Amino acid sequence: MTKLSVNINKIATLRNSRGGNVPNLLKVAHDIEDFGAEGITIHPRPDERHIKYQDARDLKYSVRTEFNIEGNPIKSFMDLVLETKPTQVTLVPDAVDAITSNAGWNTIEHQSFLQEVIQEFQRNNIRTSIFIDTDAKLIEAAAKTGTDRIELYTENFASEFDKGNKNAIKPYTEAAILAHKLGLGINAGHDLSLENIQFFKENIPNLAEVSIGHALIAESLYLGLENVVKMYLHRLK
Ligand SMILES: CC(=O)[C@@H](O)[C@H](O)COP(=O)(O)O
Ligand SMILES: NCC(=O)COP(=O)(O)O
Repeated sequence: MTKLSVNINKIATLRNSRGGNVPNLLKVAHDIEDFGAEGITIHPRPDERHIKYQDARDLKYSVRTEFNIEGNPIKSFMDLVLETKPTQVTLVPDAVDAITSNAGWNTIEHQSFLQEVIQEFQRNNIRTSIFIDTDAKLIEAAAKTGTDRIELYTENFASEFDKGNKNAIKPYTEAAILAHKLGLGINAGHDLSLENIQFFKENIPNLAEVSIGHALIAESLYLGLENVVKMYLHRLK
């Protein structure tokens, strides 16, 4: 079974645009869980342009499913995660000024750094995941860091699928097979949508979790949040 973790960054973007508390992030997260999602994901960025560090502290007490916090393990992020103790931390090597996450880890170059931070999180009973591309050597190096899981960075798959290139799934299938052999759990995310999720799920063995935000919130403008969450759950069965 593949769990759906809904990324609520865009709800915070909308809220922040007026400076008040509409929409209420905690209520939306609560409702998303009631609609059947098995997790809530946030990606607090250092400039707090959407999720604020305080949101992570507040959500810690209200999320009833799996709580996943994503980000680059700079000191302030590490402190926040160690304070809030989510179910999972997903490490993403994003630059401060990146519009969105745009690359996976070079797990060869950063192996000992990743090993250190992963140990720190695991000592605190926080499951770890590393955002990564499909290259076999990077996945082998990820296994050496001791991480529990990897998150396959699916932007390339999504954009190729959109152009009709279904072969773009191949490196992801191979990466998932290798990761499973190496004992790694497999997550995936970035630009997954109602259009591509079923094909992705059908071709990725042992897919534990997908985190989806941008498309899911955009689709909800037309179809409604409850419907959309249920449509994803149906496609992930
Ligand atoms: C880690 C990842 O894949 C991202 O998709 C991210 O969580 C989205 O962040 P933004 O909402 O800031 O684009
Ligand atoms: N880890 C990926 C994520 O949380 C959501 O990415 P996106 O659906 O907003 O591209």
